[in-house]
Amino acid sequence: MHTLIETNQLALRVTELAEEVREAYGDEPLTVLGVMTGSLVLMADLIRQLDMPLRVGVMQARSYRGTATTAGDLALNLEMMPQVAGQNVLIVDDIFDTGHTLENVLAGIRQQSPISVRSLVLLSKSERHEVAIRPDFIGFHIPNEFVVGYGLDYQDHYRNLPFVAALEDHEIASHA
Ligand SMILES: O=P(O)(O)OC[C@H]1O[C@H](OP(=O)(O)OP(=O)(O)O)[C@H](O)[C@@H]1O
Ligand code: HPA
Repeated sequence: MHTLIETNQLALRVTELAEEVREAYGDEPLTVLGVMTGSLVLMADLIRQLDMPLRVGVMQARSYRGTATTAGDLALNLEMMPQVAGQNVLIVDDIFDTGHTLENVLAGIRQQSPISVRSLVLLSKSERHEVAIRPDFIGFHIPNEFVVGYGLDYQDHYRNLPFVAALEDHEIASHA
């Protein structure tokens, strides 16, 4: 594995993202919804830097069950989520890769009649996008490598790394 984004770069960029969110919403109340599980670390760092009236919730979206880079069926679970009708909603996820997860999440949230929905991701892999939508806030644009750390996993490992690293091909193959 090789480090792609150091811990201090992550901290600096998350602070900038929080500033961008504050500029977008001002003092308006906001509901931040983290897409579990990958957004866990980003959510913890981001929400502590937001000072508008804030509600925090989570939902689950899972794909990639079989292999590292092939999207499987996407399962959306909105049961843990607070009511978002009449709220400004910010969806937070760790990575926008093909974009199918965020596209599905946005569609699911829009059905709940929020006032507005925006999205924020830490990472975006532009070479892999397969959808027309783009997140409103993006932390880093990264190359087409499989990344782990700061919430991102490979088969549920590595989420605890405090930096973002790319796995080597042989590391992916050895786990498969
Ligand atoms: O843009 P896409 O190609 O759809 O990929 C991005 C999604 O894939 C990962 O979730 P995963 O399904 O691995 O679940 P996890 O958050 O529990 O790791 C990641 O956390 C994003 O939600
Ligand atoms: O590069 C990635 N790493 C971890 N999870 C992911 N889900 C989509 N892309 C990735």
